[in-house]
Amino acid sequence: MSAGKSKIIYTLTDEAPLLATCAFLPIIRTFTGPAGVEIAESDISVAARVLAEFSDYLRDDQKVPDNLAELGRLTQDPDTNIIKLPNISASVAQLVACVKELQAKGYAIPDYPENPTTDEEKALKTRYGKCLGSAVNPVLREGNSDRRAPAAVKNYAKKHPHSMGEWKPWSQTHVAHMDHGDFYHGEKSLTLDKARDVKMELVTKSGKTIVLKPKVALKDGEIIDSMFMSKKALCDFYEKELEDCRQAGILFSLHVKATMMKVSHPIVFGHCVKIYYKEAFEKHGKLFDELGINVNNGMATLYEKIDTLPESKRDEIIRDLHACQEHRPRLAMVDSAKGITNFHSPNDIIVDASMPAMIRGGGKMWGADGKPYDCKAVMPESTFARIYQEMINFCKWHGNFDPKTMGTVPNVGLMAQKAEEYGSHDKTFEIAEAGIANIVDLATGEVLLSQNVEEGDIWRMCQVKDEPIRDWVKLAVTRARNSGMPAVFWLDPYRPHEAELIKKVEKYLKDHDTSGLEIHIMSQVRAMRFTLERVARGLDTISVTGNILRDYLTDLFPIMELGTSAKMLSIVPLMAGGGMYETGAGGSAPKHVQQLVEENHLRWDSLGEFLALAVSLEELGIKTGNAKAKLLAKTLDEATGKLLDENKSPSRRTGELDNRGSQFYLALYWAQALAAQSEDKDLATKFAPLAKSLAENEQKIVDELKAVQGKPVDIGGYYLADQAKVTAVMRPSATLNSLLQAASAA
Ligand SMILES: NC(=O)C1=CN([C@@H]2O[C@H](COP(=O)(O)OP(=O)(O)OC[C@H]3O[C@@H](n4cnc5c(N)ncnc54)[C@H](OP(=O)(O)O)[C@@H]3O)[C@@H](O)[C@H]2O)C=CC1
Ligand SMILES: O=C(O)CCC(=O)C(=O)O
Ligand SMILES: [Mg+2]
Repeated sequence: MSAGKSKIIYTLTDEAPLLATCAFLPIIRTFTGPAGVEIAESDISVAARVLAEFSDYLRDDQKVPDNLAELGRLTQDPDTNIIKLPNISASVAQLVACVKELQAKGYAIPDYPENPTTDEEKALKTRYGKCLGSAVNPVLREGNSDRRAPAAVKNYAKKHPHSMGEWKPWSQTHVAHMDHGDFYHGEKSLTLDKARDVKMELVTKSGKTIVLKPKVALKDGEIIDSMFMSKKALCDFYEKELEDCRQAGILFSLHVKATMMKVSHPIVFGHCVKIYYKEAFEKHGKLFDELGINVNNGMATLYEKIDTLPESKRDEIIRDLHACQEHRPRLAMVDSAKGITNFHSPNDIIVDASMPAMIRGGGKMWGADGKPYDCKAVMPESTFARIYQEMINFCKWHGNFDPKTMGTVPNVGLMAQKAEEYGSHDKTFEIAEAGIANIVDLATGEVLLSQNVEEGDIWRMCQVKDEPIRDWVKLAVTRARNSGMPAVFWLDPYRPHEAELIKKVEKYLKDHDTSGLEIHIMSQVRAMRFTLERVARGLDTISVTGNILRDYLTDLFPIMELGTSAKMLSIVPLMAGGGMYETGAGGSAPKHVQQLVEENHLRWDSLGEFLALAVSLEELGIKTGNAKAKLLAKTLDEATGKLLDENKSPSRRTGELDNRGSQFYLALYWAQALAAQSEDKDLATKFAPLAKSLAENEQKIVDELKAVQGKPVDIGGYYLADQAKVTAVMRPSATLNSLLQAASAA
């Protein structure tokens, strides 16, 4: 594939967004065709990525191109225009399930070797590792992030406020984080004085030198950090918090981001599970090892593997696990009906979405009895956990936020070129033996940063390049100027990494005209309080943050303001000049697929996709001088505004308008907006018949879309669904299909 001036590359991903896209693409093409805009599909689903990685195992007719690598290259082309939908960042369990499904479909790919022993198995595991966790976004995000709620969306939320749980001052809900021994406390950071190649090595107490990462090429001006989490401090922390939680009688919940932090957070998660079930792990630890159980992947794997044991042994283990629960706090549930706890899988509770959902619900999570309870939300790393406690403090004092009146908090996030922690997984290590962990200049042998580490500690190096920082500061100033809002850099001078960033921010701000702008630099907790004081007064404030807070805040504020982050406009101006338009700020909503398969109702909201498509078309129109594309963008925005006004978003309830119905209304309003405009007679004439026929058949189409609901459907797979079956399910209205086809053919 190549970038083309009049081409939009549309990603095909997984789960709910993929289903929605199957219905939406024929609509898009009906509209973009007459403007000469090509829509090219690029499949970057987990299944496609696995097949591309294991091409050498496949028959020629089964081989697929490595689309992700290709898109990665295209991010460097100024003509590139990509619409990127949310995709699965796979856990080990998801990857294994995907491999099994592909094998069952006749793809002779190898098994995922969970516990590799031979060199061959180790090599396979490394290859599969490329498809694990957040493997897509860091490749495509070659620009910084601009996420905001467009005015129409914000106004809709004010007019139609979603429900909010009530916060009481006496709520026991709180955040627990470490106060020593975590990544924050021992961090060291420096700005490179020149380009250098470095290695990461461990000099053990027994005198061995183990090279963990042979070479990292660093650029001049780059900021690097060395930080570690002490296993001992982490385990002591869990013991203390578990006991505190038991005494308080509230639910225990653990919130990690095992997708993005795919090396460190599964380990952090695993320690918690092992401490909760300490006695059982002490008693059966050897057997668990023999069975290849790794609870870093969740208790689900343990239950699966002990199933192979004789019944008496299995029952003994289960009894011992239950005995541990007797003197531990109750766990927050992911699905109380199915008995799935917070420890089932590290990816079931993903902090960016899970903490806002809890705060929006008045500080409650679900207990095993299906009732809501106060909870202790455990996020071991104190660096960012503190923002949530600050918001909770505010809610306890102020009461819950009011979506009718609250201000908005857009975000400008430092993200480009794998910035900060989110780019560190290839430089993150679990320490095998106590010693000194050094970052060493390869040419001179000079030790740039060093840390004393113990066995089991997690040590990592993070990087952020200078050019992305300059671009981020520029984007922040531009957004502040265009919006008239104050902009706050959430930077903590007590944290070495952020102290280095502050120096650069202060310097690069001078490159811009900031007269009349209100720009602050505040530590996270102060920035949160400052922002919330304004939010409560209906005032808007841009948060300008690093990569992790970009992720956290772009779910947190939208979920309070709009009820979901799916309605966010999410733009990534690529540094090479192209554009990537993400659809919403949330994920791929696995629960929505479950509802579709069981009841043929898809509650997924494609609003983020409508917003992204409009900016993508607008940008293409500006760059290529294509007035028709610009008009498509303008009329699409009008249609989206009308969709909100007319309340035609998908409902959660089966039998009511769902994603497919909402897309129909978008097509109707878009055709009407094009027919009504007078800027381009050609397009008006072209779309008038469609506007008329869709309007005339509105009831018939809505009835056809409703009639199919309420019964299970078969989409022929999960990771690699059957295209024909998905199309049949997602396009069930013969009337709508034929009208779109007639319009495309005209
Ligand atoms: N940009 C990306 O590629 C991202 C990918 N992910 C991946 O997505 C998967 C799921 O992650 P998870 O943490 O559960 O977060 P999700 O954002 O997928 O889901 C959380 C909840 O948010 C609501 N939601 C999100 N998007 C929509 C939408 N468009 N329409 C309606 N409701 C929506 C749903 O609520 P309800 O169930 O109440 O309807 C959903 O269950 C993981 O594999 C994760 O790695 C996560 C974040 C970003
Ligand atoms: O890539 C991922 O796994 C998640 C991305 C994400 O949550 C975000 O960017 O908001
Ligand atoms: Mg996120």
